[in-house]
Amino acid sequence: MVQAIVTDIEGTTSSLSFVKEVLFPYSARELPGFVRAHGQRPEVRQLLDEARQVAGGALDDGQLVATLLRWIEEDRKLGPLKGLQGLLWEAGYRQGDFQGHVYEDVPRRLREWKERGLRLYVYSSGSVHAQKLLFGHTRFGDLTPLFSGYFDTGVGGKREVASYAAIVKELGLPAAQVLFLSDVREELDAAAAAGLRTACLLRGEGPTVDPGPHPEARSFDDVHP
Ligand SMILES: CSCCC(=O)C(=O)COP(=O)(O)O
Ligand SMILES: [Mg+2]
Repeated sequence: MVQAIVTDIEGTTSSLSFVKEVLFPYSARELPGFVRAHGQRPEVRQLLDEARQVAGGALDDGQLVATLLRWIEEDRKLGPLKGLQGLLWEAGYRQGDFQGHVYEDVPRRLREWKERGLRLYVYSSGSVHAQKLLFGHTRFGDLTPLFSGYFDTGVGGKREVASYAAIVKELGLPAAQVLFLSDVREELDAAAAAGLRTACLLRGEGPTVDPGPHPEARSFDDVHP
């Protein structure tokens, strides 16, 4: 019945602590130097201009960097910030400063599901570039060949019903044939409201989540598509 699985990253395939204690601090540390060194590159300039617009003012680069650092601290899921973080993390992955964390059940089950003919997708607030970097640099090797596609906030926010409707439209499948995996109740509620099947990952890290009506899974081993 399920033809495709769409998975969240942080708290679902990967630990909260990897994102909050490795990726976010790395991006905060590297951002000022990166803007000084690469701020004139067209794709960087464009993201900085978009961030300036979101900030709503004519900020100079120093003020803008301070705003971006505050957004990182506040874990704001803003497109231009996520785009810049993807570019910052690229150097970290390539230099081997860190690897993308995935729980051990993740590659095992993703491979099994793909072999069974299921199509696999990612939907994260992190940019598509950042998603590919994370799955491309894990201790289990490059997992990107397992995925048929990636979605970020370009399709809409993860707590908005319309985002899941847009994803299933893009997949060309009835919503009821798509399973969404996440650790965040509001994301699962939005996906269910759009007609997707859901499962709530309870990895035992971070605050306790009330899964509400969504089937619970302690790992991908508990997910039975
Ligand atoms: C793509 S890895 C970095 C994840 C990230 O930046 C983030 O904000 C986590 O968002 P998610 O939607 O995966 O919870
Ligand atoms: Mg999550």
